[in-house]
Amino acid sequence: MITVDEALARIFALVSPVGTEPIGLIEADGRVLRAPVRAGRDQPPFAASAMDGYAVCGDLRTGTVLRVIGEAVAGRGFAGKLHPGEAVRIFTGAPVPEGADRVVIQEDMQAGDGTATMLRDPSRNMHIRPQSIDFSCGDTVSAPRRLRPVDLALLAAMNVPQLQVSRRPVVAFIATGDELVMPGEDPGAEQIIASNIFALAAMARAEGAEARILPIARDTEDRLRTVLELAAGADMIVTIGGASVGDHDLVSKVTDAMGAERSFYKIAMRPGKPLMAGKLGESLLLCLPGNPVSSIVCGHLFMLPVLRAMLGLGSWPAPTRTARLGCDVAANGPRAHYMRARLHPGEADPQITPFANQDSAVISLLAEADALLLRPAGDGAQPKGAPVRYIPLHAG
Ligand SMILES: Nc1nc2c(c(=O)[nH]1)N[C@H]1C(S)=C(S)[C@@H](COP(=O)(O)OP(=O)(O)OC[C@H]3O[C@@H](n4cnc5c(N)ncnc54)[C@H](O)[C@@H]3O)O[C@H]1N2
Ligand code: MOO
Repeated sequence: MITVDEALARIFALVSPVGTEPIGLIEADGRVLRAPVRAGRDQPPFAASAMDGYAVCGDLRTGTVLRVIGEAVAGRGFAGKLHPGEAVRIFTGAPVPEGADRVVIQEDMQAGDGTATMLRDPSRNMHIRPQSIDFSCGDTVSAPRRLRPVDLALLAAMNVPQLQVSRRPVVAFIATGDELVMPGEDPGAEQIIASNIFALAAMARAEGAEARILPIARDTEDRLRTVLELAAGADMIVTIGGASVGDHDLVSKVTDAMGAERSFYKIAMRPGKPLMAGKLGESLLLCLPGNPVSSIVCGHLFMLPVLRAMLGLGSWPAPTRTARLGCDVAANGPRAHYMRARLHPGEADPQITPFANQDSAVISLLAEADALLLRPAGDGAQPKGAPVRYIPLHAG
């Protein structure tokens, strides 16, 4: 059995970034920008007033009376030039007139009939935003990056209405097993409902993929092959179940017969040991174990990093953070253990406490969990308070 890191490295070696497609700014939130974008203008394109008040110049002090010679508003500046002894009424965002060296806020001025009188000595703040204080023509938004709402504002300010982003990788999901029916169907007495496929598809979608849920593949070679053929053309095919060593675990047999190139089978991890990966045609093939928790944990550890790599975000494992153990834990065995756990806010690092029950069939405890506590392979017993790593299960 190989380690999780080795398995990830082998999977990454099979993955290349998908192509790009044009997209309008309004649709671009969460999409991955692949090439840097250059600003075609300065922002602001002129020195702009930061306040409502009066544009002035020269030496001024309390009691100075200025002649108001015009007005500058946002979108329509004052065309002339300002001289000492004069003021231009100005509003926030308006171009600062030629000759002006400061803006005095209107609270510090007494407006008269065509005049403005200084009520106090000018402040140190000029209230002028220099041209390009935000960005200059030629400045770039770096890539690759997943676009956040604020990036869209920045790109809009740069006057970039359309972008090239990674197309959505297509992920085909196949649940396997005679015991499964879809939610809403009428299960037989010995059947259960296909569940994990919905979590995995939702995780893939949230990451930016297009998720396709294919019909459940019954436990015959023909049926599995037929459904796998439906997945042709997907960037990634994720099968669920049938990955172990039982007589009805057909995934490796059928994919081998279809010409799949297997990269590895079995990882020294818990849950998720019987994971298999390779290529089937042009598609990355990720064969997850059927136990709901095992498959979803593998989704966090393998499927999501693969999707990020496909989106052009680089080849990185699932991000981990530090916490302190909320209880003593026993020594771990030879497989890395990803334990469902609850987080409690702490003074610096949060506290993390694994659930007593770690059965990989118990999905309700995964739904209760905030994090996967990482117990490295062969790690000794650890006392309460010891620093540990974990994978967060929710954003934030
Ligand atoms: N002799 C051995 N038996 C098993 C081993 C082993 O090493 N030797 N490994 C165990 C481990 S660990 C796991 S994990 C499972 C993985 O088995 P499969 O990938 O073959 O999965 P199935 O047998 O098809 O299903 C396991 C379990 O999960 C349920 N299931 C399957 N698909 C779904 C689904 N889409 N939604 C909800 N539940 C699903 C299925 O009914 C089974 O209960 O193998 C162990 N056995
Ligand atoms: O590895 Mo299995 O995924 O423990 O239940």
